[in-house]
Amino acid sequence: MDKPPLFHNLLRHQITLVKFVSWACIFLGLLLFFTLHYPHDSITPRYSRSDLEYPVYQSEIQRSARPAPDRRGGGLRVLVTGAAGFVGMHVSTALRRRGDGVVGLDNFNAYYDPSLKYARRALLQREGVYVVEGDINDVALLEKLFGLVQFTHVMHLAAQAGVRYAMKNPASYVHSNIAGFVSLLEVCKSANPQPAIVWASSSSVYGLNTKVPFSETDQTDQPSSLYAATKKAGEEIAHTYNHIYGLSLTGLRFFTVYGPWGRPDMAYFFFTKDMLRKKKINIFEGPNKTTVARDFTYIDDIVKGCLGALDTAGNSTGSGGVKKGPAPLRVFNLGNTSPVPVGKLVEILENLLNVQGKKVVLPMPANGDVLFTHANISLARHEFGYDPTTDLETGLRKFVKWYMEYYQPLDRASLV
Ligand SMILES: O=C(O)[C@H]1O[C@H](OP(=O)(O)OP(=O)(O)OC[C@H]2O[C@@H](n3ccc(=O)[nH]c3=O)[C@H](O)[C@@H]2O)[C@H](O)[C@@H](O)[C@@H]1O
Repeated sequence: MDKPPLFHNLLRHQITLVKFVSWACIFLGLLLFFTLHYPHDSITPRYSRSDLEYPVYQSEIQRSARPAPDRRGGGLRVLVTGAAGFVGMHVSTALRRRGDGVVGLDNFNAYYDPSLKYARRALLQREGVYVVEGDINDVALLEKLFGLVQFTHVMHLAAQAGVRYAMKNPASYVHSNIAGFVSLLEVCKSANPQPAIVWASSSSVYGLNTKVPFSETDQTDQPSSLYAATKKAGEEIAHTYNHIYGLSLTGLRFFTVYGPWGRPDMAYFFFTKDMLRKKKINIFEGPNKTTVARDFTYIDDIVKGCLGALDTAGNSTGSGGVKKGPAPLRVFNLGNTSPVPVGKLVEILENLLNVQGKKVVLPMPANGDVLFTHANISLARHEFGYDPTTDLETGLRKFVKWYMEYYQPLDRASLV
């Protein structure tokens, strides 16, 4: 007997429903699989703390930390904090290119345009350097990283930089340069084996000193900004961790570092931007119309200094939080040894950019800036052959070339 049409319809609907449910299950299953294994989309990867839970990222981090097999002497395994920063990106690249293992850490904060930091990270990614997105105050994250990799060295460059901004946001300096440094040292001191640490201090610790050139043996007890005070505090904190836990610690006093991929908050950078846009620029002068000068130091010279400091750091002696013997505690100036007045910096930029700056000369406000810096670099030269070779004009030419390529569409348009 023939089945009634109603039965056929019901059967057809049921089959369709079963098919639909099956496909939906397959789709959801695949979605779940890819979400668990590849938590971010592959076009704009963003690595973060939670990524460290996924085996796929753990092995990427471990791969990034592994020195090249043909690296002479075995190579270092370096954690670079602030890797998406100006100095951090250049140092990470240089380490990786000579065959060392490098893992980066950066919080990508918005002190200046984070898109520049993400662009630096994209560049690092092409070099084979993995950068974790996270903060140095996040002790659990640091412990996780040290659990994944036995770092031989930490290049600690994460910091709240900038002298003048300290008046606007003092807490950020305490948070990054003091609390953050202590969290990092706490994790380093408990690591087994302990890494050697090289970190960024600053020429600003010389503060109101008047004896030039500045030498590491000079007293540094008159900081003129909160920024400088936090860097000076860092040097004292380094002393403590060296003394109690046997950590090898090297502080590098950087002198106004500039160059391609630089920091937009620094004068040479925003002078370039403002001059191209025909905006006014303020040039500070000292009392009685004295010139203000800086020992501007080119990034490639600084990178050589950082690598030299890492290579000669010497081992930490403790393990698992217990000191076993004395360890190196060092401080070096990394400057250029030839101060240049800010007016001259502007003149060089005018020539390179082929524009006349709208210069406004003002008495230096009470903003934490010092009148001059000038490094004596004989200690770094003696210890690891530090020998800066780039004069300001050569370095700025390279910066301007990069700037015009990086910001080309915007600035070419504004020049018309
Ligand atoms: O060497 C250092 O330790 C420091 O170098 C720079 O600090 P600074 O030398 O003040 O660099 P800029 O902010 O680029 O200023 C350079 C010069 O331009 C002057 N300036 C700045 C801004 C401005 O509008 N006009 C002006 O004449 C400043 O007074 C200073 O003499 C960095 O910003 C700090 O992070 C770093 O630690």
